[in-house]
Amino acid sequence: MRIPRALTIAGLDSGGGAGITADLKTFHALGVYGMVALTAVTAQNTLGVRAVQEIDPSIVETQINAVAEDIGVDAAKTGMLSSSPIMEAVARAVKRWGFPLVVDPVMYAKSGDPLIRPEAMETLKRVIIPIAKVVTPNAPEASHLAGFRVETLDDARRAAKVIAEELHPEIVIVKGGHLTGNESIDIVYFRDTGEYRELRAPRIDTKNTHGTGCSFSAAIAAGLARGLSPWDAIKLAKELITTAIKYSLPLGHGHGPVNPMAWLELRAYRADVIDEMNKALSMIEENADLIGKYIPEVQSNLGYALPAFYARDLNDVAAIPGRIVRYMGKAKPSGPPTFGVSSHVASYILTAMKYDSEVRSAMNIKYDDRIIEAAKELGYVISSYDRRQEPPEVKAREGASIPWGTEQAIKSVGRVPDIIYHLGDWGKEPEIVVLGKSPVEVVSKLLAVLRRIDEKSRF
Ligand SMILES: Cc1ncc(COP(=O)(O)OP(=O)(O)O)c(N)n1
Ligand SMILES: Cc1nc(C(=O)O)sc1CCOP(=O)(O)O
Repeated sequence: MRIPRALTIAGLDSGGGAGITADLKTFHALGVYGMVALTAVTAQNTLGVRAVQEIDPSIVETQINAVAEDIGVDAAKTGMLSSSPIMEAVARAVKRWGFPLVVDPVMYAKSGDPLIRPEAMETLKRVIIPIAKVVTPNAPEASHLAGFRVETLDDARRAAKVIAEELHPEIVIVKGGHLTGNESIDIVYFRDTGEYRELRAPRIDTKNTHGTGCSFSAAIAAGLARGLSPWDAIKLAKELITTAIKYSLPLGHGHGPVNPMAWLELRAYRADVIDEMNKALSMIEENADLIGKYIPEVQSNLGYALPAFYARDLNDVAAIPGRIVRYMGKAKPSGPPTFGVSSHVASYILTAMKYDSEVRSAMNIKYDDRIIEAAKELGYVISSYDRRQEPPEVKAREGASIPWGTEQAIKSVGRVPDIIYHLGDWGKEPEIVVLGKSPVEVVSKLLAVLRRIDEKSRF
């Protein structure tokens, strides 16, 4: 088995959002073993850079040689290279080992503080960019490298070609993050063929973009280390960075960090949610006769949301496609748990999570007075709302009824209850919704109530 290995040759951001920490998170999120040649220590946070201590160029070079000689480097990236001697040391080591290099031509931190000495600008152009397989300037960096202001997509196209032809990297990506428009469009230019390609993603409205350039270039290096073609590595990096920005972290008082670990965490949490749903479905199947009696006309669903930070909309709630139906008197899930297939139950969950982020699961069942009575006897917190009281403006808004009703029920008991019910309205069947922290907890609560009803009916 080959373990892909990538090296970041970059600075430390004490705030953890950019530099080597962003790079290592990105490498590991993409399944690549990460190594470091540190070029500078910055005393930095989300507001700015307070101090910089450069690392001795010979130590930078020795770090690269040490890891390349022993562990091996499949691809590398550079970030903050602040002086000409550091750049020359890096170029010597890169040429010695011959691994593919992604260059993020870091010039300023997001805060506007400079991260490169003015005298080193020329060395960046003359010594570092020519040995790059891929160079990833943002619009201000592209302006410096191309020698004219980059403000539009047309400017970005022209700049990419000029940088490729004059400074000789194989591929130039002029990133669209600093441009305007409701899409973030990156221009990719291939020097050998003269071909242009574009990468598009919806622009995400957030100020928490510290470390974007670092994570993007690290992701390209990780893709190359994994053996992807440059174009596939670039596409992967665009997907990763879009996710990292979407789930960026509101930390500090300035530009909070992007979140490359979201790439990994989302996958892990999705798998956890499906596992927990399957455990609860087994409980339903083991008690299919009992639960079957309480499946309503509209049928039931059981939902479970991702943890609160990741639960943004209905697509972040897993439920049963085709619902849990009554078949020959028994409760039967129609399919495997899947994200984005519930609107009704998922809407209860997402609303409840606004009040208590731990309550991530719910199941709807048929209304029955005996359920409410047994739940009271078991000490459950029960609340209700009256669908007939729903304001016309709420009724008129698609998808607003359940959030409205759930909020009414929560507010009337001052917390998210175990059970919410309503007695119906014109064309709306009465229903009971059981809520809990996990689907196993929800089904356990439901079974406790149904067993109590059963016991009582025998005496
Ligand atoms: C140590 C260090 N390296 C690089 C940067 C640049 O990161 P950032 O400010 O997020 O800018 P973008 O590269 O994302 O445009 C830094 N601040 N610190
Ligand atoms: C109880 C209930 N009411 C519905 C309505 O449309 O009013 S659908 C429904 C069953 C569950 O739906 P889902 O699969 O969207 O969670």
